[in-house]
Amino acid sequence: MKIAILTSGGDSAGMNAVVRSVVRSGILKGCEMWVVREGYEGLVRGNTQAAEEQAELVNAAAEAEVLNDAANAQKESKQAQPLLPGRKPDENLIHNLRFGDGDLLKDGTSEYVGGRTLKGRYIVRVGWDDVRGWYSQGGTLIGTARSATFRTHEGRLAAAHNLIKEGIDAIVVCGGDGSLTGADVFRSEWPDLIQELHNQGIISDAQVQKHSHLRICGLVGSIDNDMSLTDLTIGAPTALQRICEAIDNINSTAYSHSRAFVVEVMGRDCGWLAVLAGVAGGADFIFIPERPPKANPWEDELCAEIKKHRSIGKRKTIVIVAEGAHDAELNPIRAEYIKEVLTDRLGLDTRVTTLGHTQRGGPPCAMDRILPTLQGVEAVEAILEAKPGTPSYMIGIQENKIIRVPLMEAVEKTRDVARAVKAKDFAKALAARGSEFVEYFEAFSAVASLFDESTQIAPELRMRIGIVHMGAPAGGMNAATRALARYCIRQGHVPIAIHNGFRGLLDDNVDELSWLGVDAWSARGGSELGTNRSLPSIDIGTVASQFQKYGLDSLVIIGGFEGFHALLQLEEGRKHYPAFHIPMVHLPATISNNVPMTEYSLGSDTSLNALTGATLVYTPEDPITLDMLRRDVRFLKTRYAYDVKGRREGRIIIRNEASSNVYSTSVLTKMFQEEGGNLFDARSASLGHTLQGGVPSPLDRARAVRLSLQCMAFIETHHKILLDQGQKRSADPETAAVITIQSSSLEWVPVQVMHQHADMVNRRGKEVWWAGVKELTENLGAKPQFLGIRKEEMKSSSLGI
Ligand SMILES: Nc1ncnc2c1ncn2[C@@H]1O[C@H](COP(=O)(O)OP(=O)(O)OP(=O)(O)O)[C@@H](O)[C@H]1O
Ligand SMILES: O=P(O)(O)OC[C@H]1O[C@](O)(CO)[C@@H](O)[C@@H]1O
Ligand SMILES: [Mg+2]
Repeated sequence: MKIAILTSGGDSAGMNAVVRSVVRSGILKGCEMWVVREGYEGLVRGNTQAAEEQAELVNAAAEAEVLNDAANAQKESKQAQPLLPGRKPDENLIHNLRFGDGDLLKDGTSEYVGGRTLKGRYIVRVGWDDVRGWYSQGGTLIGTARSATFRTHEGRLAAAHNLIKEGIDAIVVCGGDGSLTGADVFRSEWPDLIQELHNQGIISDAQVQKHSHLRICGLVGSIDNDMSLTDLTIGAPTALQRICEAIDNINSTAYSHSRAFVVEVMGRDCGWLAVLAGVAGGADFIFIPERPPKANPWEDELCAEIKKHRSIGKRKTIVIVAEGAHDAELNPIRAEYIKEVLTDRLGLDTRVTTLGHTQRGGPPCAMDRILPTLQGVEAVEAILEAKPGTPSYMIGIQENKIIRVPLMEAVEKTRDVARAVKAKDFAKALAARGSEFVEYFEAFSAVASLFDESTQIAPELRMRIGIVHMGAPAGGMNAATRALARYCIRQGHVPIAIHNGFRGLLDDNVDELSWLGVDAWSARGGSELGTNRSLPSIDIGTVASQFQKYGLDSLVIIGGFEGFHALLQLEEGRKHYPAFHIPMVHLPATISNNVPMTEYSLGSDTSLNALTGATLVYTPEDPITLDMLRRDVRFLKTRYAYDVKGRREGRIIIRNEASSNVYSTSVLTKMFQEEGGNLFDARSASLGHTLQGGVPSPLDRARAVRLSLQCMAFIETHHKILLDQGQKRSADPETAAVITIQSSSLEWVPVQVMHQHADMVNRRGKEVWWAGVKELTENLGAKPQFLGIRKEEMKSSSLGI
């Protein structure tokens, strides 16, 4: 099958990772892969020369060159042994290794007039190495456009003709809501388009027959995160990262001068970036298109909130406005006007910062490399499985699960938002964005707006809530604590900080958190409360009496495996100590992401930003063996031998610190140096504790807030149930639980249940959910294919892959 991929609409970080993943997984499935330059515009323009013939010629030359280079490299290698003992690399892969145009796209020389060029060719065949290293590049190397012509019937007719001319059977479209709407229109019109081309005598009977059904799949690439039925669009996390970096910077200058800043962020019709930036960056007020302020005039609501913040001593004010924000009458709300309001009515020294296109450019963050990689694989599978009767799919993500949803349904649901906004039905518009969006929007209010009598719950329901950090620091711990403290104060609870873990509790290192005191915590790395690995078992009796002394009605533990272990000990301690008969929760936070049963812990996103993209990965779950190393050396030699002669290619090998006691990083480095001979050299770098510190990523900060509020809801519910039991209360095991993300949902797991799934010796879960991701990484690095390992052998444990 011939599959083409295009990127369309505004560019977004991660689009190149999509192209790489789709191209490579297509090749692995035996497909011929093509890219369309300049989005739909390229489809409309097509090729002015017979690309198929040209591609075949180029391919034959490239293949000969590849084999020649490999043979030369083998000769030059100081190793006497043959490069490919026993097995040969996959023939399909060698055939599809490179067509040479990848460099033109990567170097920006596609339209070069003095040499090899892609001028006049918009639909281009590509191979494995043509997309090498693309996942870390910003923007889209194959180009994108907003094509007015494709909106016309004539444009789409030309696009259909060009696809048929090149013999393309399927297209993958990566773009935003507009692009996928276009894809849906194209899909629905396809039978009429080919009929029309046939009636005009432009295509033959055979072509009508062969192309009667267009296979199409959508991937959502847009910084706006405005597509329904997916939690995230590719590029939105990176844009959020840019915004939060800017807000973190603005915060310090605003604080210094006691100023107000109005920050305008992108989002033509969608407030996701503004909401998440508000949650993760710690803003005071936000304006979004889906839900304008309720007050009329809205200026009163803004001023009342900011005035409250200033009245308790807040020195800085951050207001975030989405570019598409408007009031309840749909009149635009502009940053400059907000500045005037803050200046004139509150006397604040106010500045405006418009972030503009800095939000859209630059290299993708870890999530925008991982998500497109996984989704690209899924898109190719969806294309290969498509039948005339099945719907065209859009690939999305729900929590941690890559999902397929009917493209038509996603487009329709997205239109619902626009329709609801137009009808000024803002409750409906907000709801139509999906439950996660609503949750974040509500989380913003819960954490940003200052308490007053009206927000507080009945006195008898109010609690003293202990918050403790456990284990190593992880990004998001402080953001979680800030959210917990602020929510508590808003409800009338008292947030009690336990400093330096359970040891600190024994030492009376305990105090109350204040609303303003935690203001700057979101962006701080490490642990503001202080943390260590001491478990309650150091002195469980005294821990219980300290619970009583400080009148704790509930406890939130934020930490990694130790956090879970501590909660387990406290739950077991309930047999002896009434003080532990309170709701107790664990919010996983660890860069190792080793808490059983959850696919996500706070901090893992932050640390992945320091660490993505590898050719080989060694983990403790699949410990290093000599056979494994022999195979990997063979793979690297073969892979380097097939590189373009004289070109330098770096490859990254990641080794987990616990993947072997014997084959250390230094042993591995020396071994690769020795074995690399003339083909490659090796060096090592140990990231160590840099992964634990640093500024927490916006996704970790935002999730910290969301999960903290879920913890509070859990605690409030169970506290009420326990209160109703009166004096002789006895907490069920379910009231000591861990909040987890499992596939597509948030799940509370009682700590005793989690214990059954835990490997207490190796400090991890018995099952690892990401085993498939490791295999996929190695596949997209072509390890098995270069080793000549067949698909059915890959699962075999004897091969250890
Ligand atoms: N209704 C439609 N019919 C045909 N083509 C469309 C339609 N809507 C959009 N397109 C095509 O998709 C292109 C991109 O759409 P748009 O400019 O809305 O960006 P987008 O895909 O939503 O991305 P982003 O909003 O992230 O920039 C348009 O220029 C047009 O070529
Ligand atoms: O770069 P352009 O074409 O001016 O488009 C800007 C628009 O694109 C987006 O970045 C993505 O849709 C919007 O947020 C913004 O309104
Ligand atoms: Mg859009």
